[in-house]
Amino acid sequence: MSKLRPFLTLKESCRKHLPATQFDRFKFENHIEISFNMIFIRRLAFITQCSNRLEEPFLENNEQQKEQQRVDEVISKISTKITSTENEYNRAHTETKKVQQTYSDNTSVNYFEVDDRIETSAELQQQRGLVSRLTENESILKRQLATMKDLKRSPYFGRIDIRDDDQTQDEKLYIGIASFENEDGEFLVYDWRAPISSIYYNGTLGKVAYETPMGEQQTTLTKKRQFQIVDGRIRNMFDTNETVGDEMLQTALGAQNDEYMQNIVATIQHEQNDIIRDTKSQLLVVQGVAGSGKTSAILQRIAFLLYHSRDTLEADQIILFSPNKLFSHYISEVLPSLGERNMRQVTFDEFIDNRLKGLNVQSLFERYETDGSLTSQQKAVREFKESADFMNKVENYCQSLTPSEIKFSDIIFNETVFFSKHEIAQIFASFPAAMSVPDRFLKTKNALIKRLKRRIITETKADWVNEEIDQLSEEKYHDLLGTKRLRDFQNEDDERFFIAKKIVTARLQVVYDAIFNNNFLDPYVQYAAFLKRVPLPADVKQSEWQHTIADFNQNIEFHSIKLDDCAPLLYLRDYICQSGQNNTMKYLFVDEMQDYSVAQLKYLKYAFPQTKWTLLGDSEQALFKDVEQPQQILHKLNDAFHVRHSRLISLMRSYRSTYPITTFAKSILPNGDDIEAFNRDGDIPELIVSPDTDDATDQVLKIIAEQRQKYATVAILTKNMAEAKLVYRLIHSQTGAVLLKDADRTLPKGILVLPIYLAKGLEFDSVIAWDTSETNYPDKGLLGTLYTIITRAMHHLTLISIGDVTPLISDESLKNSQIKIERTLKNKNV
Ligand SMILES: Nc1ncnc2c1ncn2[C@@H]1O[C@H](COP(=O)(O)OP(=O)(O)OP(=O)(O)O)[C@@H](O)[C@H]1O
Repeated sequence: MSKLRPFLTLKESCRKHLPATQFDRFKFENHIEISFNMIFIRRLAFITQCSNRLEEPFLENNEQQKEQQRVDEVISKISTKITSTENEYNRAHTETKKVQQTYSDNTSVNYFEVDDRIETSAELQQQRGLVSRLTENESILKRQLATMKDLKRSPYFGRIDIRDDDQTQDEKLYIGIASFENEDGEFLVYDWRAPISSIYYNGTLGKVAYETPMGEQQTTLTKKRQFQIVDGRIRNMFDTNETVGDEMLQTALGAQNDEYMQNIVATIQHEQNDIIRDTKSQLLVVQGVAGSGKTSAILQRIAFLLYHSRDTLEADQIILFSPNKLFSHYISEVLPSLGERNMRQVTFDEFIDNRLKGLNVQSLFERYETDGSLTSQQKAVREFKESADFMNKVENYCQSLTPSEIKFSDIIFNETVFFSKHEIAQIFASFPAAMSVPDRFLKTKNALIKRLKRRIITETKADWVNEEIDQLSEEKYHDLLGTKRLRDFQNEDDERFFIAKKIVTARLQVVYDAIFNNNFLDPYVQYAAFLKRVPLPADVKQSEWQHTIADFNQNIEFHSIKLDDCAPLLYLRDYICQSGQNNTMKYLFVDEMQDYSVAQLKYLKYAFPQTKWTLLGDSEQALFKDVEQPQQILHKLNDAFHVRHSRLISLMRSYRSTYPITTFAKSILPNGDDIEAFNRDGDIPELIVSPDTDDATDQVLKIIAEQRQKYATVAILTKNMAEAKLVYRLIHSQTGAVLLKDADRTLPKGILVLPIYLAKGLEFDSVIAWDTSETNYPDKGLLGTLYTIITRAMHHLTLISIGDVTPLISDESLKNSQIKIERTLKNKNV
């Protein structure tokens, strides 16, 4: 029996809190009447009668039948809604096409008369607006249709029965990837992000609390049931007291690797839920072991934030720094599968390239390729340049600059000096010394623009301008008049002056751009001057530092720059010029934070001053550097960022790999015991020790042949690109393997060869780690690299060692049968 209440009480409404959808807002803002009855609009409650706990098996079957009946009913309602939405979509599509057609007919007309043109352009603008509104309408409908179709296949994955203190009966709520109401406004499915749904992820049976916009609410959780519904049929269902039972996880994790990452809303774990629903922290640091669901958690977090702040947050106000382009592709389907648009995504390299146009910026990957051969002095220099202290020194330097120390550049026009650096320095010096350097710089910029405007006025009288006006075609003349009408001018001189100003302004646009873009400061010379002056830490020798400066100058001459100079140089430039800040971004996410220096993060903090931060990473997966403890990282970041609310969440349970693979991966880490392996069965990893490359190649070919019988993807992971190229050459003709490179954006299935830095954040059914020998992995500087390779494997792992195996794999793990040794030729460790 179910009872329908016409309106939600205040308490219920805040518990269910379903904010207006984009579509509701869209309709409201655009006053468009759309006939069909959208889901999510009304605020009606769905109350069903209590359910009993079932203990007898036959009753369970009976219960499953009842649940299946409900699933059938819900699906039938979803089908009806899909049909009406499809009709609506088709109507919207036809209308958009009609308006687009009229729009393009209009734009093809060529008007010469000024008045006609003005009207046409106003009309066109109106039509353009209409087209964009209709297109938006259409795309929202399309997204909703896609979500409804997903719901039709699997309408929900959870059910909670709750009873508030003032109630005598339980209320059953079903939870799915999106809300769904019937035509009477009953909620048949609750969105997994609704406040009440948090109970499903967090609560154990009994008294539970949940956050709502009106503060914490309490209720009693009397039942938690999980469903696996595939194509409308309940495949599995069971009651549980856990967060989400292991059986569901087993099924989810046992599946084969897909080209795209999947959403995990049906099986989110308690600690992942904390990350997803945190709305208070200014700085949220997630330190999670490999495969613990960091990336998954942040993608669901983004979906949650978009829902939670639907009225104030758009997907393009969220930016995610991702480790490589393949990763961007890999995660690109998660948000759309939850009915949300993707956030902006960028790799750090792309971000820097964009800000240092014209320079060839060393990529992180190029740096990995040379990292193996750094001397201890070079490492000390790098550490210094990448520290928060170095960035603070940049700031202090900028603040202390006197007019004569600022490296101004001439502004050149037509190969002659338009504003000399001497003139610019004089302007700068004319402002009071008590002002900050950035303020004086800004004033200088404004003064230059004023001078330019004066020069434009003077130049209007020049002969070349008069000649140009005389030669103007009628059409060009009208173009220059723009929206002005002839009657707007008092006389002919007035009109001529207007046109002349337009001509001169266009000619001198390059000068304006140079001023606007702060090109009258030479940031490279300024940075080199800073390098000369900066006090050095004790472990950096003067001689090495001089060498670094010379190296920087020489690189600049060849239009290139090393990665560790980018953040401080950009900071110096942008700090002096008060530029480079994006105030529209509200959330910033950094995946694989261990690959970023504090200096780089500090620059990002400067570049996105209004954002809340979520940083996630695994200090154990640091490539080519020593591991740092999570607390150490948080401490460093807190010092560098000065934020009020910071939080560290550690994820210690690893989900990606089978139990034997995670157990082996743990064994190579000093603190590996802290990692908890998810209990999923699988093969013991294999170690094959080969005497030489030929034999290793044969072994790889053999494993590929075996593994391809079972899995769609086998990845051979190497330490660097040189090795990847070698392996590719060795096996390509027999296997058709694909070599992946920096620029690749899609991840094919089949046999893949790639260096580990391109595989960051990714996972593969079966992994072959190439040459894990003592020669190739001699010491702990490469521990993170090896660990990252091993933990990319979901179901099967093979290590090939050419000669003695690396000391990073301890004798103990070899003896404890955590790894199966195939051949032991020449291996003294075994
Ligand atoms: N709660 C969950 N339910 C189902 N699958 C999960 C869950 N958490 C993680 N996974 C799965 O575990 C695998 C690893 O997750 P993810 O890539 O998010 O981990 P990560 O911590 O970012 O890994 P890494 O740092 O090693 O790249 C993925 O296949 C993901 O779908």
